[in-house]
Amino acid sequence: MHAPSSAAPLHETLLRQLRRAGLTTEQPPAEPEAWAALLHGLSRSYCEAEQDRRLLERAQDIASRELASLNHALETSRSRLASLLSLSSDWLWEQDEQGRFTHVSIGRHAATTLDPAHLIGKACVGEASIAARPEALAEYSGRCADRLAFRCFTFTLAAPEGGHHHLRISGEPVYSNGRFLGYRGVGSDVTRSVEAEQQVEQLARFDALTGLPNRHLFALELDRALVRAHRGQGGFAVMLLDLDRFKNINDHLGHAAGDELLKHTAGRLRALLRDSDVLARLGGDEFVLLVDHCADAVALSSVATRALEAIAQPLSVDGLKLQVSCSIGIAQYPADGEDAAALLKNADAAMYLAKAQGKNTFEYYTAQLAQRAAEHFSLEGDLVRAAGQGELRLVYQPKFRLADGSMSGMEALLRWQHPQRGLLMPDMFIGLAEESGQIVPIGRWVLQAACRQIREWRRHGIEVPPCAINLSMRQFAAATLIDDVLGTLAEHGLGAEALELEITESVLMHDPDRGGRMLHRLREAGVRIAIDDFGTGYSSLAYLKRFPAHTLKIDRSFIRGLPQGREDTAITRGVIAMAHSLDMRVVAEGVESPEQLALLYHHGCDEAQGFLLGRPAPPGPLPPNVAVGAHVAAVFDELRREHDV
Ligand SMILES: Nc1nc2c(ncn2[C@@H]2O[C@H](COP(=O)(O)O[C@H]3[C@@H](O)[C@H](n4cnc5c(=O)[nH]c(N)nc54)O[C@@H]3COP(=O)(O)O)[C@@H](O)[C@H]2O)c(=O)[nH]1
Repeated sequence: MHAPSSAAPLHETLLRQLRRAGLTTEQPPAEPEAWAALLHGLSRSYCEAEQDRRLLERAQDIASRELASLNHALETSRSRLASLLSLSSDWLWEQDEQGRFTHVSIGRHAATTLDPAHLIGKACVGEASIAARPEALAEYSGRCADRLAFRCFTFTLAAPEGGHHHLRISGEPVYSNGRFLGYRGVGSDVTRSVEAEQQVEQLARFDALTGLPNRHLFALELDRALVRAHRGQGGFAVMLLDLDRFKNINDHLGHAAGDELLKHTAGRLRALLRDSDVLARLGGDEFVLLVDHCADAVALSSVATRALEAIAQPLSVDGLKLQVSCSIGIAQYPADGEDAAALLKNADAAMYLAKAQGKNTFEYYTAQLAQRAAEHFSLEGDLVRAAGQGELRLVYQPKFRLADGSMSGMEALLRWQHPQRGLLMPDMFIGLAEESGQIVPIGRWVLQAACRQIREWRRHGIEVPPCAINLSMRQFAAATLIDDVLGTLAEHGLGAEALELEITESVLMHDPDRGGRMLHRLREAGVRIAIDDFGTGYSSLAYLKRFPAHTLKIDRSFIRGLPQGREDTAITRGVIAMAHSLDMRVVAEGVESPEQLALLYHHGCDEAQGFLLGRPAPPGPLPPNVAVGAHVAAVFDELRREHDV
């Protein structure tokens, strides 16, 4: 009997039963009992096989149901993950055992423009396009080396298209069968919040307008310099710089122009610095410079001089040419203060004195200077009461026609008879009055006093020529100027021709459009106008055409150089020719010598004013020309003799 190959298991079962019964396939059982035993054995085997099969089927059934449930759970979890990721603003990532990103999937709602491909293959350490703060990088590297989880590691990825992404990741190590495979975790693009943080930090430490360190950061730098100096690593100095008359520029040209000027100033000062110096803006128009490793006054003076020169360079703001200056106060460590507060206070005192010295200069702090600074403050306080206490006076200086030596006009000049300090000249207090705003009531007092005096002379039957008064920047800017002038003239029964207003070229040039408009209105009202200190304010013929003045006064700094100074002579001649071409009369200020007068006469100057012809004097019962008559007549006689007039 041969069993078919497909029935091999059955055959095995049959063979096993035959063997148990002591039979073979060649020798089947002869007796019916043997057959019955064989069949019984076979049946039992089949039953057992059937049981096994059923057990197996059940096991398979259970296994496949478990598998299906596991599959279902896996699918649910996978789709939950996918849906969470798609809703998420974060991303998932994986790194290999070298720390290189192998997988980055970004949530649909992640606020990023990051292309995940830019990260793939890159490790956070040792990659040129990835940077992080050294402490953060050290901590991340340390935890990765120890196979520890890490949280919120922030790094910056340079994007190939330019710009940066600030990325923050948290991760934990992944193992399989005890083998380290790398890291896996979540991440997010924190560019916006990092940039906002940086901006806040920038604003907290730097001045938004100029980009310079602010007061807070400067204080930290000053503390560091003090620590270094305490350790014996060299002295340093603090220089406080304040722009002169910045308020006027702001008031008259507007804040945008003021801001522009501050930016220029910052740029110019920055260009002077060494790496070890610190320049900061303390606020307004106040800058401070920490000059490190510099105990030498010669070197400090050179820095201060260069700063003055840099600031004094003309600049163009809004199409206007401006020239500004600054005043500088210097305090040195440790001589002038051993802590930050003392150094800043003393530099401030020195700066205040530089202003009082006429501005555009620098001063070192000394104990005497501190005393003078205090005096300056008290002077400012006294000035408020000066007009009310009857301490102000006017003196009058005559002007003469060169053609015939007759008096053409006079100028009222202010003096302050201070109860303790004696007679003070305008240079001592006009700047203060301008800065504090006191110049407006003081200017009204001058107008009243001059008109009262002209009326007084006229009451005595003396016909006086026009009397000039000086207008400062704030007075010229006052909306009430024309009403004030015309009202005061009317109050004293005077016509507009009785007065002349002297307005400096630089006041007009601060806002040439407004300057031109105001001069037109004043001229229409019949008031005479002189442009004072001409030549110092950078105006050109083009500007001059817009200023309809009657008279141009050549600044005395040019007259001082006559007759030897070739440049001053050329400028004086040019100004005379230019003014005449515009039908203006020319007055030379500050004429002190017959030689100057002769040269002016020779070049066709119309009038002269100066100590040679008459000093400013208090008003007497007679006007100034009568008082100085004999002396002036002699000067002009001499002039005529020399020039065969
Ligand atoms: N806003 C106002 N400003 C005023 C007023 N009064 C004066 N001032 C301004 O002060 C400046 C200085 O005035 P002062 O010290 O009086 O000097 C005047 C003359 O004394 C001086 N001068 C005249 N001749 C000579 C001279 O031959 N040599 C010489 N060294 N100085 C001389 O010049 C000043 C007059 O100049 P100016 O006004 O430019 O004609 C003065 O410049 C005014 O700006 C006031 O009331 N309000």
